[in-house]
Amino acid sequence: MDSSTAATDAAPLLELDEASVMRGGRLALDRLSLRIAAGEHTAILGPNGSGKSTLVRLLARELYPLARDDRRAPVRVFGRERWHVAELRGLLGIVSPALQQDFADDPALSAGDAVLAGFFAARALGLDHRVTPAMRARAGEALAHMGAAHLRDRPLAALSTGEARRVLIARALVHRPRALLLDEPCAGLDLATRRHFLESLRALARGGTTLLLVTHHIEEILPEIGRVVLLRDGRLLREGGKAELLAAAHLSEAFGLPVSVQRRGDWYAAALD
Ligand SMILES: Nc1ncnc2c1ncn2[C@@H]1O[C@H](COP(=O)(O)OP(=O)(O)OP(=O)(O)O)[C@@H](O)[C@H]1O
Repeated sequence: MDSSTAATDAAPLLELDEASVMRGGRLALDRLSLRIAAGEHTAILGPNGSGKSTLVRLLARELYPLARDDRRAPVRVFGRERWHVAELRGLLGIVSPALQQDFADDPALSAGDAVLAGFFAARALGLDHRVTPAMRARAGEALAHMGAAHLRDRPLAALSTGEARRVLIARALVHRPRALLLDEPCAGLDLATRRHFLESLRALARGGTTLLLVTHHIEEILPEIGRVVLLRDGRLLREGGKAELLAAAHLSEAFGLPVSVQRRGDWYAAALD
């Protein structure tokens, strides 16, 4: 193991130190400080417009933080201030509705090729991409892991929302990332599909992939997730253990309406009072 790998191993998954992001002339993230340890499955929860997608895009390097006066790095992922998008994929896989949208209009791309193209950080396979048998095997494993092996030869653009999301998670998994950041992973899924999908995510969490789940639905917070971060207006409202944070008072404060919370086994549900 070289010294940079050792440093990465010991570092927290994510450190935000007063990170601010401007969008459309206003602060979409406002001096957000947050530290998530490696291995700590976490849900990032907040109402519409609270800055969740901005945070995802900041980590995907699609948006950049404002420079700080003291020049300290506002964002570190596994201890690194700077990273190439290709390097990041081996540390933190990111699957978002924006990514899914990117794949929606290529009718010729099969699900299997979309997963293989992940090795080259490309959207589709090109003539200069040399796909090895090991890559094919790993892509097959990743698809199987997400219950999507049967979709391999289908056009990605013709899959249902839930099917396409499984394929895109498989694409992120070919890099065996240490963590996976999922932005609204259950959006557009019916009840049964959602439950199956959440069970696949639970298997990933139990297999050692740290999950960061961005959502506005507490029903999607997996039993394996122990920590909750509440955002509001681009700021950190609260963070802490799941049982403490998923209380009516905290959720009512986050969503600005009286909310009641029910616990069913290891799952939670919320309703408006
Ligand atoms: N492209 C944009 N241009 C200008 N402002 C934007 C843009 N995208 C988001 N914003 C603003 O940034 C703030 C945070 O938005 P963001 O999309 O990060 O919230 P969110 O928590 O992901 O919301 P949702 O739950 O609705 O997806 C909001 O005030 C929003 O209006």
